[in-house]
Amino acid sequence: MDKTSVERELSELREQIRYHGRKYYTEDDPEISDFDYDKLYRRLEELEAQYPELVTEDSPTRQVGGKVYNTFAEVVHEVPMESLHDSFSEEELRDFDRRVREAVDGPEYIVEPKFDGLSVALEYVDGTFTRGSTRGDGHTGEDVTENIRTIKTVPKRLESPIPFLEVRGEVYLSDSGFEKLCERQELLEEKPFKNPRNAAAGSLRQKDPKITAGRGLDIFVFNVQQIRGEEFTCHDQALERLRELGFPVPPSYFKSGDMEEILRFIREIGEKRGEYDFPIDGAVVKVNSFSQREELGSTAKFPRWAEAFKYPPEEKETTLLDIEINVGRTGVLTPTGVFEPVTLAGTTVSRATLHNQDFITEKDVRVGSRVILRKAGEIIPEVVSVVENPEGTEPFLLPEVCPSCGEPVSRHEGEAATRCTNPQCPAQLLRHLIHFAGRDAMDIDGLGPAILEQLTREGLISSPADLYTLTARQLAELERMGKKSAENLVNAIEKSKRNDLYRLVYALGIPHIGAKAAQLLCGSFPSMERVMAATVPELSEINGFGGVMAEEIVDFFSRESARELVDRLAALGVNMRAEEKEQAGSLFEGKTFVLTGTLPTLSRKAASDIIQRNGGKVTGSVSKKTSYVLAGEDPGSKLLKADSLGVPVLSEEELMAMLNG
Ligand SMILES: NC(=O)c1ccc[n+]([C@@H]2O[C@H](COP(=O)([O-])OP(=O)(O)OC[C@H]3O[C@@H](n4cnc5c(N)ncnc54)[C@H](O)[C@@H]3O)[C@@H](O)[C@H]2O)c1
Ligand SMILES: [Zn+2]
Repeated sequence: MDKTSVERELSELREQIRYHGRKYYTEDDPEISDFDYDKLYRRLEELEAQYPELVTEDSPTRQVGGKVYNTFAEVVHEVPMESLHDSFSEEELRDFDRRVREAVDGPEYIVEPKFDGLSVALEYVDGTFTRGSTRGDGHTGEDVTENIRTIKTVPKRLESPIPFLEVRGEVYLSDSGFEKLCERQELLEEKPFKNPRNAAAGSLRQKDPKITAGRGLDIFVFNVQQIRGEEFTCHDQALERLRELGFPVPPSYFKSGDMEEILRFIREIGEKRGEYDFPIDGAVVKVNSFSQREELGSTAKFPRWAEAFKYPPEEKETTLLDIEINVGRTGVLTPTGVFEPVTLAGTTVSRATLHNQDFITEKDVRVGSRVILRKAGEIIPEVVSVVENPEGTEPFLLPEVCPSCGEPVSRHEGEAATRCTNPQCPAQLLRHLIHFAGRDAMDIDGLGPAILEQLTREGLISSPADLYTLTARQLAELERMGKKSAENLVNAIEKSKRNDLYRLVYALGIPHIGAKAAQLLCGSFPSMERVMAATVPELSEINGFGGVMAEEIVDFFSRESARELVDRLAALGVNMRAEEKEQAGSLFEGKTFVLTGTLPTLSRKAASDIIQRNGGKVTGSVSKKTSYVLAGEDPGSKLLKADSLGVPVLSEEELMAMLNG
């Protein structure tokens, strides 16, 4: 390679790595897997080793982590929070051992699991927790004291009032905690975290510690950064003291002076990692003796006395036995492959998502396919490729009806997902209910996810309409619900019947129709009847409406189930009209009216208001530009003028007929 192409590759690599680093460290929202990130990083390291003269000070290989947000106060780390150098093979660990042996005599190592979470420092003064911070760029982190305080396993007072102690640890979310969080995020239609690490980092770095408190975070503490009043000579001694003081230390670690034995421990941790309830992305080998650590020192980014080992992703061939279709709470049909079980990255794998029809078609996944499955540490198992499609297998297509409710499913252009949009689909009931009762929708005070979950579990409701049949006595029987709050809830439900129409339209959960769109819709079509009767061309005329939105509305109301739901809601007394003041529409947009005479029921003011609310203008004199003359009894000369100019004349009745379509 010539020098300029090396320089080009270097700068491209650095840019890519910086971009993904920002997504990962600062935004907690990575786009690529750690495995792919590590490949880029490795390539950069290799090139820089080959061309040391091209290494720049700001290269990602010389910097730790990411920049900190200014959401939190800054904490300057007195002892830098370094990163770890990664090894990807046993050979590299043997190299590490050789380097260590060149510098110190007879090193002893400790090996621990490498927890996959967010690195933090905790400070204690006289045995009391005073401050917690993130790693940030290693020198400056974020002050997350209050958030860390919410983690139950972080000791707030130590067993002994040590004058000063700073420890380092990893805040993580257990696999089971991660699953719970994912479920809740799906229900609340929040953007889901991609893996437990990002979930832990995103949860810890919340502005509001109350949110952090609800996420079930946990911690492992694995290092003493600074201590005054006590002294240790080696790492395992420090770990044991930390345990005595009340810190959760790594549940298992091994000690040996023999790298081959250390490698055996690492393999063992790798084989067992599927059994742990905490996420790990490798193992860490550390020199035990603190004086030897000091002799070895650090590079710009890593200590020379420690090395991380990353388990490689594992791949195996297996057979796809079946494809199951699940309807998620958002109505999306997800195909899941069921495989002949194989052991991958320490866990038995028998299922993996097949994502959507495009994925299946592109790879030509069929029931009976021989496929390659892969699993890396933080990655959920995935189908890498199809090796062979034996004779007799057939291309797979997602069903045309929803497996939960039997209604036809739909798929929109440009969208990967196939969905069921039936508002009464049982699979989606809970999510529909949460959406229906939500603040921007029917805004039913006190009817949150927890109560709705109980109501569906007890079988008390099977449709949003059933909410309006609930009695205070039924509600009072729910867990944690007193008589008084049951009454309040019934009143809140009752009150929601009088909501403006747009709330109900939004509450129905029509795809692509948010609260704002529902408002626009009901401004132009101020009754449920008119909304339901509107055609695609009519709907497309609404300002701010795209063709997709118009189609979704027509598609939605063409369903028997949707019409039935609306009928039931109407029969139960739920308001089906837009409030007068909200009626502002576009029916008379660009039209000019002139009023004359006395109208049978409306005052002139009321008639002008109606015209204006529907986008029309009212002027005083008739001209060629006048669109209509609205005439009552005893009209004046304006009527004659209208006649002579050929301007159409309307009665109040005709005007109202126009308004009501
Ligand atoms: N997917 C992406 O886009 C993306 C982007 C950037 C980084 N990453 C991933 O982040 C990692 C690199 O990040 P890094 O430089 O922050 O280092 P790192 O996270 O790999 O290693 C250092 C960290 O390990 C933690 N750790 C866990 N258990 C430990 C133990 N027992 N002893 C000591 N330390 C322990 C420490 O807190 C320390 O901060 C790589 O795994 C990389 O794949 C991924
Ligand atoms: Zn369905």
